[in-house]
Amino acid sequence: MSVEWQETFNVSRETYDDLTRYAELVGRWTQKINLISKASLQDIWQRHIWDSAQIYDLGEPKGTWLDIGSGGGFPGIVVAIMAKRDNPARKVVLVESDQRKAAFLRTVIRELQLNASVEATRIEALDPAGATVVSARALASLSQLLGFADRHLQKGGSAIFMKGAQWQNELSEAQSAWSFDHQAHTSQTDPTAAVLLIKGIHRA
Ligand SMILES: C[S@@+](CC[C@H](N)C(=O)[O-])C[C@H]1O[C@@H](n2cnc3c(N)ncnc32)[C@H](O)[C@@H]1O
Repeated sequence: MSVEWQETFNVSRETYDDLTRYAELVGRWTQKINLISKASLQDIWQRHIWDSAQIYDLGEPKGTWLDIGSGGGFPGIVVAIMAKRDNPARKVVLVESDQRKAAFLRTVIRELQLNASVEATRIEALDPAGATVVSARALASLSQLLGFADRHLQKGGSAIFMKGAQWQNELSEAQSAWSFDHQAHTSQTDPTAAVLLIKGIHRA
């Protein structure tokens, strides 16, 4: 893969090599299980890796980062790879209910020696995690995600949700059930999409 991505992410050679190795593993396993669509494999750096990397600096640098519905590891594995040298104490917990995807995530963690672990269960079954950051991409409506974040974030923690073109509608709907502070960052990979940074969640 071209070195221009290393410059886009402003990461070390070692981190870039880990991202490259991860992209290779996703490509290999996607032949067997549906980690990402085969059509998006050729765009994996833009559609998945860069899309995930853009949220890395939004989360508090301490404590547990809980990524829900991680699938093939977006954004959670990318966050763990970026933290490996930048912030080795950062722990990432990936929640994925599909056992085959969970097995893939464990393989990546082992091969790249990441400070991360997998909970192969539904998020609804997980005890409160006391996380400082909760993230999710392509999992559920914003209202549902706020319920998960409310349960699993510690006081003062942040939720980072990656939303598509309908994000403003989802925000309006969520505001009828929940009270929270938010910042909407236009996605670096899709001008119609947004990264929502949310704090102070409680029921309206
Ligand atoms: C559409 S995929 C998105 C995967 C990844 N976040 C991404 O953006 O590429 C949703 C993933 O969430 C998992 N999932 C769905 N409901 C879940 C739940 N309640 N708890 C944990 N994982 C769940 C599915 O197995 C699937 O891998």
